[in-house]
Amino acid sequence: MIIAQISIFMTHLSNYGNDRLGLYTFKSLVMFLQTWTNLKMQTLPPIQLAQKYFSLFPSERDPLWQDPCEDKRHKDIWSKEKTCDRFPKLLVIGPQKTGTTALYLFLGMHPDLTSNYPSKETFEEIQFFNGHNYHRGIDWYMEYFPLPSNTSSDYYFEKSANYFDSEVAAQRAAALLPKAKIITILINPADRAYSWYQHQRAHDDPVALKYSFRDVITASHESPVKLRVLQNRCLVPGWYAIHLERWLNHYHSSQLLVLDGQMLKTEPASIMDKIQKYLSLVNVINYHKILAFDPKKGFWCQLLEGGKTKCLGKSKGRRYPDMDHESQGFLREYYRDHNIELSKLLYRMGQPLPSWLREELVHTR
Ligand SMILES: Nc1ncnc2c1ncn2[C@@H]1O[C@H](COP(=O)(O)OS(=O)(=O)O)[C@@H](OP(=O)(O)O)[C@H]1O
Repeated sequence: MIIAQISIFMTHLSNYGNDRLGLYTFKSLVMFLQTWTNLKMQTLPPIQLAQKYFSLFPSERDPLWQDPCEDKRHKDIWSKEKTCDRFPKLLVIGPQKTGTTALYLFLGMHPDLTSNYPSKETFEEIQFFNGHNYHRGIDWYMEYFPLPSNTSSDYYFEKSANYFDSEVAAQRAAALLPKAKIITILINPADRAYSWYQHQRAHDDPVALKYSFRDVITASHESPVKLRVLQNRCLVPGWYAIHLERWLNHYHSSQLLVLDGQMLKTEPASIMDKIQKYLSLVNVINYHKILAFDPKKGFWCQLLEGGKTKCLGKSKGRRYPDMDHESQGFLREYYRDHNIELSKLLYRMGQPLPSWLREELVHTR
């Protein structure tokens, strides 16, 4: 009787580097099987073996990087230079267009916090957990953070604005960084969608240039596929409760801080106070003294010596016409249930409702 057609034995040879007993045991096991069973043992060169393996077990193609410091045995076989202190303890997950770059800048001004090095492709964002970079492994990720030293602060953080609505980021982040704190910023999802559409136009997205905002948000099943794809990318990140639930499936609610993006625009210093408290930072910085409102930019900026300000670039805080009334009405209706769900969720989490959400809820009555 054939019980299993194929069994694959794999050894992590590198783990047995100085362990002759490991090799001896494995060799003896093979000899035992060859002598006492009629199993046909075969092998292939590593790449072909991997291809065979993944064709048999396609679900295992995707790795899930675990926290290497969770298990002492893993930690012990890690090289001395590698330490889990080189991973971030704080993730700013987005969503896009909610003020994540401003928050990233403000956090970086704090002496206890250290951001990642910039990426050549994606600038200040590493975008590790959401896409193809994940397959580059944890050493690749770690290289984005300085080697911790006793003199520097070791509270590393990164922000990648599309972690928020990614199907996979929450699970992956929780596997590697189970103790991390997570910050999300929420603005009215209608404004977020409009800002995102303007962002796409500014980046010469041909579909966004071809169709008006109203065309995008009201596209139907009969609309061209590329328009519907753009519509999804524009509207789906605004289903806040659904995305937040995904993060809550992997992190305890005390690990998640939801910030009011409207307040980040108007009173960033009080938002920064809230964050400093939440992270229990040793040094408490008065952001009222290091941020200043720049009337020309229309936003809060970093205050430099001599009273000058350093603001974010042109692509943050763009100027564009207000959203038309029909689109406003359409989106209010579109996001109504999502916003109601969000208010219930925030209540459950014990977090205050952002001002824009309270206003939206008044309209649902
Ligand atoms: N201090 C300050 N300076 C400039 N911009 C600010 C600031 N605070 C919040 N905002 C709002 O941030 C919006 C851009 O959001 P993000 O940085 O998250 O965008 S991105 O996803 O990284 O592209 C950007 O959206 P737009 O106004 O549509 O350009 C701003 O409204």
